Amino acid sequence: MQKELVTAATHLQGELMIPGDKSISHRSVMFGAIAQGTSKISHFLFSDDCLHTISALQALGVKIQRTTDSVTIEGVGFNGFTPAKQAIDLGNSGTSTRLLMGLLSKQPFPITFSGDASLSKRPMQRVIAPLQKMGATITATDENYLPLTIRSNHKLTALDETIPVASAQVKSALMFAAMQADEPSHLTELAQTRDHTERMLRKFGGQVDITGLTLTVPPQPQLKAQSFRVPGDMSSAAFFILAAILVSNSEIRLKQVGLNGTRTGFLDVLSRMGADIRVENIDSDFEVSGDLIVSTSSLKATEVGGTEIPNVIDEIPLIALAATQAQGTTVIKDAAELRVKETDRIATVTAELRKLGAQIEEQPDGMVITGPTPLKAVTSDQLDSHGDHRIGLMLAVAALISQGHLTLNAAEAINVSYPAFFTDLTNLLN
Ligand SMILES: O=C(O)C1=C[C@@H](OP(=O)(O)O)[C@@H](O)[C@H](O)C1
Ligand SMILES: C=C(OP(=O)(O)O)C(=O)O
Repeated sequence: MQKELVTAATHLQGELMIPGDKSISHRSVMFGAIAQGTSKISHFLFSDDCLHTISALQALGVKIQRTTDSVTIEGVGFNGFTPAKQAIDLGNSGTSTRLLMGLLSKQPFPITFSGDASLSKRPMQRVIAPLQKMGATITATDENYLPLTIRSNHKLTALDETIPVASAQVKSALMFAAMQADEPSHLTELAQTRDHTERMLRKFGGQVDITGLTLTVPPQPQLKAQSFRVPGDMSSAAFFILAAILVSNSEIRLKQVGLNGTRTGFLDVLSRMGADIRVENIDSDFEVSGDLIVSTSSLKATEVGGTEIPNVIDEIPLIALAATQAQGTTVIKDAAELRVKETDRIATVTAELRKLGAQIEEQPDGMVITGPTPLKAVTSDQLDSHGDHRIGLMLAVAALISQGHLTLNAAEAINVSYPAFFTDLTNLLN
C-alpha cells in the first residue's frame, strides 16, 4: 500500500494515549496461558505481531477472547497445550518466535513455526543452541531459520550460561525453558536488556533472583492468573516524542507511557541532545508508567554506543533522524544487532534518509550523521518502509519536517506495531 505522507507540518498539539506496549502485550498472553485461572489484560496492543502470539497460543488449545481493549486468557499451565493442526505462522514477529520456542521446548508433541519472508531470514540459532543444551531438539532450515520444528520432548535440564548476545528475546526464551527444567538455571547477560519477563514472572507469583547481570530461575510452582493494564509503548511514543521536538511550535502530552528504566534510553539520548521532555503523573505498578510532556527543542550531536544500545535498540532509526537535525556529528556504534532486525536497519535507515538529503554514512556497527540538514526529496524515488514497521514510522516523522510531496511504499508494515499511528498523528496535527 502506498501512503501519501504529511509534509511541512506547522505544529503538533494536544494529548494522546499511546497504545499498549508490544513486549509486555506478547508476554501477558504467554504468562496468561501458562498460569492457572483466567487473566484479563487491558490496554492490550492489537497489532499484527501481538495477534500472531494470540493465534499461536489458540492453535495450541488456549482459549483467548478479545474485547475492544482487552484480552482474557484461560490458563492451561505448562502441561495443558494440545497439538496444533498445522504449522503455526508467526508472521513478522521475532519476539513471538523466540519466546514461544523457549516456552514450548518441553511439549510431548512436535510444533512447527513458519513466518513471513523477513522473519524467515532472522537468526534463530541464538535460541536453538542453548535450548538444545537443555535437552530440546529443534530442526531448523539451515540450522538457523524458519520454518523450524520443536520435536516432542519430556525433559529439560538446567542451564548455566552467559548469553552471548545482549538480547531480551534470547534471555526470555531461556527463562521460559528454565521455568520447566529439573534444577535452577543461572543466566548471565552481557548487558542489561529489557526486564519485562522478570517483572511479569514475579507478578504471576513466580520466582527469579537477580544479582547484577545474573538471573537465577528455579523450576516454577504453578503460576497464578493476573489482571492488569499494559502501559503505553515507549517505542511507539518515541515517534511522537521526536515529532514534537522537531516540528516547530509543538507541545504534546503522551499519557501513561511505560517508563521501565530498561526502555527509557531514548529519553536519555534526547535529553543529552538538548530536548525538552518532562515526566508527570508517575504510577508505579510492577511496570512504571507516566505522562510525557514534550516541546519543540533545538538539538546538538551526541554519541550512542556500548551498554546503552540494548536500551535504545528499536529507537535507533529515530536517533539517526534526530541527528540529521542536530548541530554537529552524531556517532552511533556497537549496534550491529540492527542488521538482523525486520530489515538490516543500518542499511535501510541510511538509504531512506539519504533520499531526503541527510548526510549519513553507514558503518559496520552503526552510522555517522552530520547535521543540521533541511530535509527534502533529493531523488525521484519514493520513500520505502522495506516492509519494516519502524522504518515506515520513522519516515512518516521525517516527512513532517520535509518540504515537497512524499509517498511511502509498503506503508502497511506499520500495522506490525502501531496500526493507529496515522489516526493519532492526524489528531495531534489538528
Ligand atoms: O524482548 C522483546 O520484546 C524485544 C527485544 C528486542 O529484541 P532483541 O532482544 O532480539 O534485541 C527488541 O528489538 C524487540 O523489538 C522486542
Ligand atoms: C525488532 C522488533 O520486533 P521483533 O524482533 O519482535 O520482530 C521491533 O519491534 O522493532
